[in-house]
Amino acid sequence: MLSLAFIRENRGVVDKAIADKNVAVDLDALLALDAEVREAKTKVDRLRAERNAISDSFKSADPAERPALGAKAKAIGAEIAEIEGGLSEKSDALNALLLRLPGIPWEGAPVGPDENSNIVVRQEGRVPQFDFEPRDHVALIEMNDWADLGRITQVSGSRQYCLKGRLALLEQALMFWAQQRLSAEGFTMMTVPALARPSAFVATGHFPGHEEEAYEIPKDELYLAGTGEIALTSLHSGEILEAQQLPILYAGYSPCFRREAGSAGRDVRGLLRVHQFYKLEQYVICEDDPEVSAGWHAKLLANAEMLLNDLEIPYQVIEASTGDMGLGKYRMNDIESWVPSLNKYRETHSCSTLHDWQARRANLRWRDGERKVRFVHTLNNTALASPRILVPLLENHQTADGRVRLPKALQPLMGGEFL
Ligand SMILES: Nc1ncnc2c1ncn2[C@@H]1O[C@H](COS(=O)(=O)NC(=O)[C@@H](N)CO)[C@@H](O)[C@H]1O
Repeated sequence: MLSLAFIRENRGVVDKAIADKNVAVDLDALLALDAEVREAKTKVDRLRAERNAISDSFKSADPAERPALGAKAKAIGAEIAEIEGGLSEKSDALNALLLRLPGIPWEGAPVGPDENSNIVVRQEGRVPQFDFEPRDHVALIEMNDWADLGRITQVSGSRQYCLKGRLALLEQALMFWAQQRLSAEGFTMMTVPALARPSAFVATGHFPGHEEEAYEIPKDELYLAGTGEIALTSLHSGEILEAQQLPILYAGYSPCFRREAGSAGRDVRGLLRVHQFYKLEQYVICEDDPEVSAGWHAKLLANAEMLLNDLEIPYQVIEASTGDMGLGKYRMNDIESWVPSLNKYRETHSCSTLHDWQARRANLRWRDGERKVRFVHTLNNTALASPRILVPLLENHQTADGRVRLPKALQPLMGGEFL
């Protein structure tokens, strides 16, 4: 969310962001509503002052004039009530439009309507050259009985799975290993709920707009979150954080639920795109200094690269375009991991800085050194999301006979060289 003051003073910048992020928001209507609301508030203030002046003069007035004064005060009260009646409706309409406004993207973001304008920043690790026909992760799983990808669908529907045996253990070991690594980087480990109120989805920017992607629990007015970011963004809503509390660094572990409503037919085979998965989320709340949050953006990205390097998974870093980064983002870098069976890189991590766009929606504030209360900056990045990360992990480290050689970092955890 942008402040009205910023919008009024930077109309051109906001127009450009609307165009570059490929969103449809009627800024003229928003500003017209803003003017109406401000005019109505000014009028109510003036009327209130007038009525106060009358009630002040009432005591010293000539008794004969009091009825007229009383009637005038009453009439003013009625006029105030009428204006305020319309005012709440106009304010709601104005707020609904404000929630649709994009955050201003950083000047280095490639301008374009979608992921086709994304840029590959750099590639890391060596893509494996197999001297045999590599298997895809489903074949490896079936050979080793590492999951149920079939029977479970009669229980839970499509895009569901049960990990089994050593692969189920590997997922737990992976998450624990990543949690320990992030703790060593100063992040506080948190388990966070997936159940959340609609207001938490508004705070992150998932609502309005992406309601279709979330499972709804109507009896309880709750939704299931698709990322731990949702609970973590609203955890401190309404608080005024002290400077010494910042930066807040969370490693949030949660189950994630996504309807994948718009993904029919995509990635239907295996573990790349499922309805329920587990993610360790890196989350940062820091002071609203662009240089400070840019530093945390780089750190969040480096943490994810550190994990991928230790998992010996080749990857590339992507600079997201204005159209692909999403409504509230200032900057987004995705990391795509190499998937041999697809002969391409596929997204496994997404690192975002949102400046104060979420903070304004979540009412997340802090008190600076001069005791001034300001909105914070928020950032998030995937640390690990499973089972998607298992796809490049299994496929890149497979052997000709269908085994999987574990990266050195995981061998102690899994008690051997092979899965
Ligand atoms: N349907 C899905 N199935 C499996 N993994 C998924 C699915 N949707 C997302 N993921 C994983 O979760 C990661 C983060 O998802 S994201 O929407 O891109 N970004 C976020 O959720 C941010 N909060 C950063 O984690 C993705 O990069 C991917 O690895």
